[in-house]
Amino acid sequence: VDLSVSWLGLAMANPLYNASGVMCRSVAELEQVRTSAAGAVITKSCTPQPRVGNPEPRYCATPLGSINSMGLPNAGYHYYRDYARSYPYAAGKPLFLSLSGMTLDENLDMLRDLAAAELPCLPEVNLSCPNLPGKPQLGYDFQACREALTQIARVYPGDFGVKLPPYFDPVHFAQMAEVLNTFPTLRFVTCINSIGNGLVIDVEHESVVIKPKDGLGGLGGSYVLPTALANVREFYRLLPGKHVVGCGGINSGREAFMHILAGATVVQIGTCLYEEGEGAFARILDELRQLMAQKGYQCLDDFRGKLKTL
Ligand SMILES: O=C(O)c1[nH]c(=O)[nH]c(=O)c1I
Repeated sequence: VDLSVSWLGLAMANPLYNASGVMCRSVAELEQVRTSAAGAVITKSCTPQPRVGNPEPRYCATPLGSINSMGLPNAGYHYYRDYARSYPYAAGKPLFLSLSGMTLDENLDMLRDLAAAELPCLPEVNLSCPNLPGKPQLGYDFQACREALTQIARVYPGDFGVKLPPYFDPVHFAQMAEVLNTFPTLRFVTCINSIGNGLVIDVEHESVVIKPKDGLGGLGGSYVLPTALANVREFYRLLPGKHVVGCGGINSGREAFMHILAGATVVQIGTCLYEEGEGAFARILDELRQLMAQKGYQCLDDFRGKLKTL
């Protein structure tokens, strides 16, 4: 069974890597992913300056997934750019740099610098952080996205991608796709970011479980799988020639298979990686291989995007 993926001029041994935000804030964590069975690496979304993020507790796992309101804690853009400068690209695992400026100008400043650095890493521009008090998710404002992407494509000549929030309405899928299809160098969309502003309650303590925003946070894990799959499949249909990166609810080879069947080129692991550690990559890859062998598939292209309808 062949799990290799070639896309955007990249060759990956397998379709699995971390979701931005998990096991990727420090060089030590990034190296844990890079030296694991993962096929690629992505950094924590960054801002020009380092950020401490929201007060703790700001993450909590539950039997069905996770809730987080980290608040964009990161070591600052230059820390990740320097990692990208020394990154061993020849070893064959691509590096993606996640950028999440607090303003469009912050994103443009980071992208201008990244363009000038002429590094092989690819930017994933985060349009969907749900945990910055007082800041709406850009991905839900279609006109603002159009304006931002127009300037981003102007300052960054290379291929780039965006991290999208989940959408829940066919009209919104269509409206966002119309914006995204305007930009030929926008080559991939990562669906989905966490489902924003959920509330997890601890019955014993009659309390919320995270401190920021009186307990509101982004949901991940099994909670979000059907929504993630819907976003992958809809954007796979609506963005001809672009790639969809699947993210949300992947705990085993079965969910990885679902995301790829729905159209994902590659897939990211968030909550499961946070909870299990980097061993999750090898386990999930083995499960995916076994599932493919049982079904008689030799490679990912044998089933990618071939979800049947009734
Ligand atoms: O709170 C965070 O740091 C965070 N948390 C998320 O669930 N998604 C994001 O894009 C971000 I930037």
